[in-house]
Amino acid sequence: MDAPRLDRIGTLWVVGCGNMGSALLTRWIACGVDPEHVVVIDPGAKDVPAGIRVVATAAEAGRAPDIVLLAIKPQLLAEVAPTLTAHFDNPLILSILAGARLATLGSLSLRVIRAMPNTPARIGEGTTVLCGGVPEDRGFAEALMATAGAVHWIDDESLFDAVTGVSGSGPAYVFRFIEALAAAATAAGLPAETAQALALETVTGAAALAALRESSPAELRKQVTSPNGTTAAGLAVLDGDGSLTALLAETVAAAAARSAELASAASPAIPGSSAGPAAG
Ligand SMILES: NC(=O)C1=CN([C@@H]2O[C@H](COP(=O)(O)OP(=O)(O)OC[C@H]3O[C@@H](n4cnc5c(N)ncnc54)[C@H](O)[C@@H]3O)[C@@H](O)[C@H]2O)C=CC1
Ligand SMILES: O=C(O)[C@@H]1CCC=N1
Repeated sequence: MDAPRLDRIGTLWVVGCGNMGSALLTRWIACGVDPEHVVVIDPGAKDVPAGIRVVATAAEAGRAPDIVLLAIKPQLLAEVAPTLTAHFDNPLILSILAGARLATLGSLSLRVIRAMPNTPARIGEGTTVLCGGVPEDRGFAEALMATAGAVHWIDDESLFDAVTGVSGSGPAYVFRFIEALAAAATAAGLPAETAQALALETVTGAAALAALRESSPAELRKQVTSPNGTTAAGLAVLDGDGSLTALLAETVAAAAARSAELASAASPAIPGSSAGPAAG
């Protein structure tokens, strides 16, 4: 089967064009989606690619959408959903809302795919997990998200909270690590500019090396770590009492728990939604 063509997307509504919505839209335009086929619905849109019509409400959008990217905050879903459905004729909904479940989103359309992307999508270096949808829609959703980087499907939606805590939120953990490494470098006496450059270049260089997948991260770590050398001394602190592993496990668990809470907050409010409160 031929790969779905993004220039044949039909009418695309982007509902919420903030950090993540605009990252995806920027990528889609760069990869062949015609700006004339897109309407952004966002009363506060700031970062919209050139040539795209922006309106504040669905009532002003015109032609019914074939595809809808849902990229508002999950807490707004109950308020915004009824303003959208009045104009829908069973479009494909691609929802990136943390927590909002397929059962909840099913009241918007019979065709819903849940996605969890991350912000490196803007440069095509993201990773997205997809779930749900009917077979006829999956190829197109995958083609769209593949413009933003790697794509993975999961069958078990209950894993979405964990996915959100790992790859959805994950870029922030890495940025925080860069900040903390730069602060440590400054504390060790380096000028601020040098500290920031070394921290950033160390993370990007190490990630690029790992991304080649020629050696495992563990093997690459061993290649840096001379017996009884400097790295071993540093790692003994990071790994003392399993502290890094425990810290990250706690970090991901907290983010996943918040995703489950957001599911509970979003689910009862859409008329017709059958989703119950989040488990766990
Ligand atoms: N930021 C991230 O890294 C990721 C975010 N997400 C999800 O993406 C969604 C959006 O997150 P962000 O882009 O970070 O938030 P954001 O706050 O940057 O963007 C939300 C946008 O919604 C707009 N908006 C507010 N009221 C609206 C309305 N009534 N109708 C239409 N648009 C309205 C705002 O003006 C804003 O531009 C959330 O559901 C989040 O869970 C998912 C993966 C990663
Ligand atoms: O912080 C959040 O809730 C969103 C979901 C994943 C990344 N950002």
